[in-house]
Amino acid sequence: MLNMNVISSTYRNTGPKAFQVLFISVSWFCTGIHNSPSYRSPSLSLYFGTKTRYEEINPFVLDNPLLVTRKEDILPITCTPLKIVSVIRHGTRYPTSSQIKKMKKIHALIQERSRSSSELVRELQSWEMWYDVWMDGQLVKKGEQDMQNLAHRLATLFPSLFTTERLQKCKMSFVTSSKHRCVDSTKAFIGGLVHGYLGFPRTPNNVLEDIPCSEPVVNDTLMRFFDHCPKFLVEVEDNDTALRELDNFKKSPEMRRVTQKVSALLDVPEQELSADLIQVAFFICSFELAIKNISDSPWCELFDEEDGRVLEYLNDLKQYWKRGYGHHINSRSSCNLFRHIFNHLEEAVTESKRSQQISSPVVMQFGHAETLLPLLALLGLFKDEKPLTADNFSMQSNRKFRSGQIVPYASNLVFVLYHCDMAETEREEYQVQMLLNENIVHFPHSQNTDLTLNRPRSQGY
Ligand SMILES: O=P(O)(O)O[C@H]1[C@H](OP(=O)(O)O)[C@@H](OP(=O)(O)O)[C@H](O)[C@@H](O)[C@H]1OP(=O)(O)O
Repeated sequence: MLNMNVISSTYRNTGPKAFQVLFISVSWFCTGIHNSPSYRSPSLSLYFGTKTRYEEINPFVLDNPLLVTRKEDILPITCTPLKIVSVIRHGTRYPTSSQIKKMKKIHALIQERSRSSSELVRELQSWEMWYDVWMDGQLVKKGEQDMQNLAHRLATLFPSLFTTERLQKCKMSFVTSSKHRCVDSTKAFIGGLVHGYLGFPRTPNNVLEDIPCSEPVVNDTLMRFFDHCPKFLVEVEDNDTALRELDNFKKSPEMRRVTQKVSALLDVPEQELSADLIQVAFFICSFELAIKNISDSPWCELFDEEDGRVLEYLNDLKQYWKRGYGHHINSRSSCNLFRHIFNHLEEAVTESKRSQQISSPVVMQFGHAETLLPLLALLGLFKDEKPLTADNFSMQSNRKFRSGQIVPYASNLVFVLYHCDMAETEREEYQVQMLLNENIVHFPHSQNTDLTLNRPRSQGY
């Protein structure tokens, strides 16, 4: 029996069977920007929130997207990986249609209402509005590359799991949200594994029909659990007051200062520049960088780093209250996914103890930032002492909950179950490692590496 002791109450009501697992606890790697010598982040790109490129938190990817650089940090040499279970956000995408409509509005406003003859305004007015509503959040080419490269790196990190034999014997499972960006991300990930890492020749139309079980399986109950949780829908999604802090921050002195600066730069009346239009101008800067690698878009010229920090907080308030610690039900709604992950791990321990083949050693699941953030909150990760509110921006400059550092495009939460032959105690025979964005994390509630669950079966939540 795989038992996991979790000290925190976070898990009390999650309902998974008792687990006893020793988590290899390695102190949290700084998720700040690694000082890769060849990379200087464009000044605003640290503040793009959930529109952040994966490269901002792992700049080594810019140097060589296929290079696994921290193998020695990640793998305990005396233990053998038995199973990997992952939750992966889709790769880089187009703006959603709702954002594109706002983009068109701010661009038209500048073209029609700006009274300035500055070089910047002329550049913005002549800038081609190339986004269109049909794009609606679809995966872009860069997003496919994000997934292909991630597949290659994870397979390189765990070569004994990602083998040709296991692929051909249907020992790998690929589950996805029904959203096209997730389905396409899954297919790109499989392609990166099959053609990139394992070296299968590409078929003329580049489909995977000759690879058994390589078709993504759509499961929204797991990957879009928030759509299937009545309590979440009532208390958050359909509750106009649920994002009150976000709404209040849009009217805050901090946002007012940003609006005044943009109004002066554009020479457009301040009252015509809503917080949403200011935010979408900032998002255009982010999408031009993420999708086209343009780091000097005129849209970025509208903002400085102080503005970036304010606009990052605006996005983080949305994620905190809609997907994170803001409302209890946010994390609770991910319990089924949490239980699904640990049932997979427990199944593998049971199979291993019976000297059976591990039935599904590779489980890759593709979702959204809103799939990952509630799950990370359930795990107690990135929790600040004080909630993020409209009136405490100045106190939260060093907060842990920074969505761009946690769930950028292609972000990935990976659980790896190991069997440790040299274990001195039964507790150490089976160990689980948790990685976020290819860095090891430890459970914040555990003061040590041992976790034993001492509670009756689930009381439900
Ligand atoms: O502000 P937009 O429309 O971009 O918000 C999107 C979500 O994007 P995010 O806020 O995460 O940057 C999108 O999440 P993603 O992980 O799929 O990119 C989500 O699926 C989409 O529904 C929009 O979220 P919302 O909560 O419905 O505004």
